[in-house]
Amino acid sequence: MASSSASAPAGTTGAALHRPKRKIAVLGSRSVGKSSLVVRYVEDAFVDSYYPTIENVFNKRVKHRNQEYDLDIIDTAGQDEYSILNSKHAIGIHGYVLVFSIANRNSFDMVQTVYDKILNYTGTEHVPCVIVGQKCDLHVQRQVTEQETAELASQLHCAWIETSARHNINISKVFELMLGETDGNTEAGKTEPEPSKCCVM
Ligand SMILES: Nc1nc2c(ncn2[C@@H]2O[C@H](COP(=O)(O)OP(=O)(O)OP(=O)(O)O)[C@@H](O)[C@H]2O)c(=O)[nH]1
Repeated sequence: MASSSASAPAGTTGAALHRPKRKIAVLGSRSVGKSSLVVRYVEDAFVDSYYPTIENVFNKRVKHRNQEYDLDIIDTAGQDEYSILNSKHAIGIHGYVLVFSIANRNSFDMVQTVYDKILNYTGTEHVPCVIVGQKCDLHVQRQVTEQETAELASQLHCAWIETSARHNINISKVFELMLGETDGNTEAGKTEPEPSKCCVM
């Protein structure tokens, strides 16, 4: 009798075949620490110098609630209110990490702007998101309170957390929350959450 993995491609185990892929886009204003967050998570490193990102995709295999996932994490160039959402960051994405710096009020305001752009682009009423208040080590320069972040998260029906890539605070929790949000997006009777699609107007 043929084994259940007989038709698997060479080098692919049954476990790998059942490992869901999740595409996560990391969005937010310039210099809020998006790359630092991702690099800390994937490579456990921190770089003090600032190199503006064009785009980078990182891969990481993680275990969440006894299930292994292959994460594709898309680190994007910083956005402002005039940026047009790139289709690569809006289509086929399972969840969004929306990053601001707790030391920069404008970057907090951008979270709502970016969220609205995603909804506009995808034509949906909700997308799975985690709002991240980065650079929480900068206590003295704080411009956004935890209370304000909690209120925004409650309005957008998403999770939130404060992190420091510099001091490695709460970094892996961001992606645990993200997987919690994408799992929450799975409709009853479906095994896979729907990634975002483009809305043709
Ligand atoms: N104090 C502090 N500084 C940080 C932290 N994370 C990043 N930085 C610094 O903030 C600057 C910008 O970090 P990046 O990770 O490049 O920011 P980005 O959001 O990817 O920037 P763009 O590519 O322009 O969108 C760098 O100088 C980092 O060293 C943090 O947790 N705490």
